[in-house]
Amino acid sequence: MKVTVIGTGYVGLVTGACLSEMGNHVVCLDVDPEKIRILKEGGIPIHEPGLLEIVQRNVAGGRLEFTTDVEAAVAHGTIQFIAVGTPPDEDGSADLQYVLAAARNIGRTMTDFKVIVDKSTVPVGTGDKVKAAVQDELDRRGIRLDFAVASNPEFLKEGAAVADFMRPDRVVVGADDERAILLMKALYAPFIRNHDRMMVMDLRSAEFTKYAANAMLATRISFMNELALVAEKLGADIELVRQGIGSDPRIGFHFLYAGCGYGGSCFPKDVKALIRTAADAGQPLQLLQAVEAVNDRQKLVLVDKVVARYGEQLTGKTFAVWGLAFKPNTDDMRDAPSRVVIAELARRGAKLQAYDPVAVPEAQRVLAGTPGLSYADSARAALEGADALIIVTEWKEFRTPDFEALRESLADRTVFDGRNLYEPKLMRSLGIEYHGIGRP
Ligand SMILES: NC(=O)c1ccc[n+]([C@@H]2O[C@H](COP(=O)([O-])OP(=O)(O)OC[C@H]3O[C@@H](n4cnc5c(N)ncnc54)[C@H](O)[C@@H]3O)[C@@H](O)[C@H]2O)c1
Ligand SMILES: O=c1ccn([C@@H]2O[C@H](COP(=O)(O)OP(=O)(O)O[C@H]3O[C@H](CO)[C@@H](O)[C@H](O)[C@H]3O)[C@@H](O)[C@H]2O)c(=O)[nH]1
Repeated sequence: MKVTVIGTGYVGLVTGACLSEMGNHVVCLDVDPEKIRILKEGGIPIHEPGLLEIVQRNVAGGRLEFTTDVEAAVAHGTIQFIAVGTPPDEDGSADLQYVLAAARNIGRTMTDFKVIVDKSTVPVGTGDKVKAAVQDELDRRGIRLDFAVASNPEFLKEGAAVADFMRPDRVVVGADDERAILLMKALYAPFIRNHDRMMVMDLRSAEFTKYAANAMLATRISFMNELALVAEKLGADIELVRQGIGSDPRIGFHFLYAGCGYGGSCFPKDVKALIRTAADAGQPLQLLQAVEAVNDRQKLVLVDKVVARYGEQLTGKTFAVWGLAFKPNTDDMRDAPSRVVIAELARRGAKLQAYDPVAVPEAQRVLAGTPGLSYADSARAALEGADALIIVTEWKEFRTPDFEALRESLADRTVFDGRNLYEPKLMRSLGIEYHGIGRP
């Protein structure tokens, strides 16, 4: 099939690459000429395991193309995916300017039937706004053309995006147009082994499903983070509690890890947006407001532990920081807990020696000007001359360090672990003072 993907961020690029891998002819459009330049030269502008190979293979096979030319891109696909950003507006609601600009571009230039598919995470009712924007452009041109609008929210996780897209738990399609539903079913057939995984529903329910999924996952994390704080007071171990409750299939093991808060480009903004949508609808979400407040607090939990150990003023102290990205296997720093931890410790006068396997260039961009912050080339180098270690992201290479070398490098032989990577008893037996999250 001929497909156009508008936006070559995480979602657009993964969508375009995976659809071309299944034999579709995909044209990806972006307004950012720098991104398109990188893609045309055979690179990708993000770090995502396995993606570069797929992009290169399909570009070479002529199934995947990149352009900044709106007219050519819109002319190409019968299916037009909108996969642009929906960042938070000042009041927390999703800013729809990019989605509606993309919709208008389609309406302004289309010459035949199109199925316009929202893949961006958008509030309930956006499908109607997209329809109206396209129709408005057609009216301005004084022409009548047939089109359908569908919702197809994306559930991929960064760092595992290719696998998530290629083997989705489910594909949600919201549409009331039979042609759109049939085309989407055909497009996704190669990705789903089991037809139960294709869920067709009305547009509003599909839009709501995406927010409900992220809100539920964020709620589980904040719930565990709050329990972890109580566990510390009671002398219980949140890791054992996690195993104890996760083994109940009604609860399950996923997304129950306590830590230094959730970050990334989705949970924080989508929780905010859903709170806003619900308030505007006259049905405030009290639970989700608490989820957000708990997470904001949790991002400071490592700082609280450092302050409890060293005092409010940290001038003269040096900390190694392992992990900057909001999670492993990505260089994404959007709403990363490391940003809060680093800003707060720097404000208190600490020197920080940070290391991340891939996110250092991105960190240099978003943390530029942070006093006392420097970057190391390796986890080991970050420890040199440090008093203590702070772990913010659970990269695999941090899981089994040379513990003796770690102890000897740190003047105070102290580790603050925001991701509960190590056994507290083991650390103590090695002579390392260890502060985890919710562990005795
Ligand atoms: N990042 C994720 O893991 C993820 C997962 C699921 C859903 N989502 C949702 O998908 C959407 C996109 O997220 P992302 O992380 O890929 O965003 P992003 O910010 O990384 O990328 C968006 C891209 O769209 C481009 N763009 C903006 N306006 C455009 C226009 N009019 N025409 C063409 N290109 C345009 C931008 O230049 C940018 O390259 C968001 O709504 C997000 O919530 C993201
Ligand atoms: O038990 C857990 C699981 C995750 N996290 C944190 O939660 C954040 C988000 O992690 P994850 O969900 O793995 O990454 P994202 O790539 O942001 O993916 C989420 O957001 C996407 C965008 O909407 C959705 O498509 C995905 O389904 C959803 O998992 C990260 O900071 C993690 O460290 C925890 O603290 N504890």
